[in-house]
Amino acid sequence: MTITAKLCLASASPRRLELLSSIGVVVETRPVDIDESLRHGETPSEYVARLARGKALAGACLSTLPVLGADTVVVHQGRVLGKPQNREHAREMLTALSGTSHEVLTAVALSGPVGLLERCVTTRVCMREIQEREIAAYWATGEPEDKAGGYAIQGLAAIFVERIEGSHSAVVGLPLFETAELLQRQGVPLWTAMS
Ligand SMILES: Cc1cn([C@H]2C[C@H](O)[C@@H](COP(=O)(O)OP(=O)(O)OP(=O)(O)O)O2)c(=O)[nH]c1=O
Repeated sequence: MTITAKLCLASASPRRLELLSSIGVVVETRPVDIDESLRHGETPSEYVARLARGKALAGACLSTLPVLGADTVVVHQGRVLGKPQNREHAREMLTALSGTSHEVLTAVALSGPVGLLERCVTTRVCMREIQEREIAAYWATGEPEDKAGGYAIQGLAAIFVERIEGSHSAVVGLPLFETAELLQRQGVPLWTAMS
C-alpha cells in the first residue's frame, strides 16, 4: 500500500524528517536554499522566525501540499550561534557554552489553506563544564559539524547536558507539540484522526 504524503517539508535536515516520522506524519521533502545571514539590528527570535518563514514560502513554490519550514539557533549571552564553520569555531562555541546555560530557539512556519502559521519555541539548556580534551574528542566524532551551537543533544553531547527547561524536540530541530497544533489548524491529519 502506498502512503501519500500530506505535508511538504522544506528542509534538508534528517532530524526534522525523523521527528515528523516519529509522530506518524508522512512527508515529501523539498530542501530549499535561502540567504541565512543575520541582518543588522535583528533579534534572535526575529531572525529564526524570518528564516522559518522564508523556507516555508520557498517550499510553497515547489509543492501543492501544506509546507513546513523551520530554523534552529543557539543563543548565548545575546549572541546567535549557528553551525560551526570549522574545528576552531566549534571549539570556541563549546568553550563558551561550557558550565553555563543558553537558549535554543526554534521557529516553525507552516503555509497552507489558512495562510501562514508560525510559532517560535525557546528552550533553556544547562551544560556542565566541558574539558578541552572532550571538546577535541567531540569534534573528531563529526557530530558537531551540521548542528547549531556545535552540539547535538540527541547524540554524544547528551553527556554534557545537565538539564533542559522546555522542549527537547525543539532543541533537536522541531517542537513537536507546537507543530502538531499548527498541522491540525492547516487540516493535516494526525494519527489521532485515523481509526
Ligand atoms: C542544538 C541542536 C541543533 N541541532 C540541529 C537542528 C538543525 O538541523 C540544525 C540547525 O540548522 P538549521 O539551519 O536550523 O537546519 P538545517 O540546515 O539542518 O536544515 P534546513 O535548513 O534544510 O531545514 O542543528 C541538533 O540536531 N541538535 C541539537 O542539539
